[in-house]
Amino acid sequence: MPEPLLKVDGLQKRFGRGKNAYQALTDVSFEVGQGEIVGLVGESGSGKSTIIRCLVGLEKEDAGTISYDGIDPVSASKADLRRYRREVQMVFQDPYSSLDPRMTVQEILEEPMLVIGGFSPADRRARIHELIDMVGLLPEHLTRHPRHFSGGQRQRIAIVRSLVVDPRVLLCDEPVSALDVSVQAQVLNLIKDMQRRLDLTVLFVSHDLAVVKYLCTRLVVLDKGVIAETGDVPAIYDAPQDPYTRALMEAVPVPDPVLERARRARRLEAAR
Ligand SMILES: Nc1ncnc2c1ncn2[C@@H]1O[C@H](COP(=O)(O)OP(=O)(O)OP(=O)(O)O)[C@@H](O)[C@H]1O
Repeated sequence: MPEPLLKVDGLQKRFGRGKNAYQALTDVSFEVGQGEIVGLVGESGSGKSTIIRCLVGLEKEDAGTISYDGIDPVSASKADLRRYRREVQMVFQDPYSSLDPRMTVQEILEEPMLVIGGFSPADRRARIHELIDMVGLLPEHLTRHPRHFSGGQRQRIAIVRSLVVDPRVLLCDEPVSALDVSVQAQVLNLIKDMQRRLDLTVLFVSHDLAVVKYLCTRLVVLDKGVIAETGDVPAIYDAPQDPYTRALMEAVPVPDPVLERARRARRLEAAR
C-alpha cells in the first residue's frame, strides 16, 4: 500500500439512547494510501455513510480518531482544520438534492471557493472553466439552473464543485446509484479519469461490488458496523476470506450492464 494519507482508527458511533440505541460503528480502523481508489462496501445499513459523514464532520464519532496527512480534525489548529476542509471533499449520492435549485451552476461552483477563501475572481473563473472543460460541460451551462440538467450532468456539476478547491482526497458516497444505468458508466469513467489526472486519493462507497471491482484497487468490507475484511481487489475477489464477503460476492449479478458499458466507453475512447 502507498504511504497512508487518510487514517481511521478505532471509530465508534452509536445512534440513539437506552433501549433504542444502535451501535452503527464498532472499532472501525483502515487506511487509504496516497493515490489509491479504495472501495468501502457493505450492505445497506452497514455504516458506510456514517464513516464518510464522520470524515467530513457531519457526524461526530463517539470514540476513535481520524487523520488526514497527519491532521486530526478534532485537535487541529485553525489553519490545519482549514486545510483539512479544503483538501478532503465529498461527492454525495443524489445530484437531484445536493445542488441548490435556486443557484446557477456558476454560483454553485463558486461557493466552495468563497467559503474557503483565498481565491481571487480570476482564480475562481480559471478553475471553473478548466474543470467544466475536463468533465465535458460547456461555458454556456454556467448561467443555467440545475433543473435544466440530466442526472448525469448534475453529477458532473457536483463532481466539479468538489474539485474546485483543489482537494487531494475525494469521498464518494454511492455517487452513481441515483443515476440511470445508461449514465452510471460515464460517471464512473469520469471519476477514474479525474483521479488519474488530478492524482486524487479516493474513498468510494458502494453496495455494488461489480462497480467497486471496476474502479478500485483495494477494498474495505463492512458488516454491521464492523470491518469484515480488507485487501487488494484481485485477492479478495479471487479468494474472499470472510464468510460475509463471500456472501456479498455471490450476490453480484453477472454480467453487469453498467460495467460492460463502462468498458465499452473506455475502449471506444482509446480507439479514437
Ligand atoms: N442520524 C441517525 N439516527 C439514527 N440512526 C442512524 C442515523 N444515521 C444512520 N443511522 C443508522 O446507522 C446504521 C448505519 O447507517 P448508514 O447510513 O451509515 O449505512 P450505509 O451502509 O451507508 O447504508 P446505505 O447503503 O443504505 O446508505 C443504520 O442502521 C442506520 O439506520
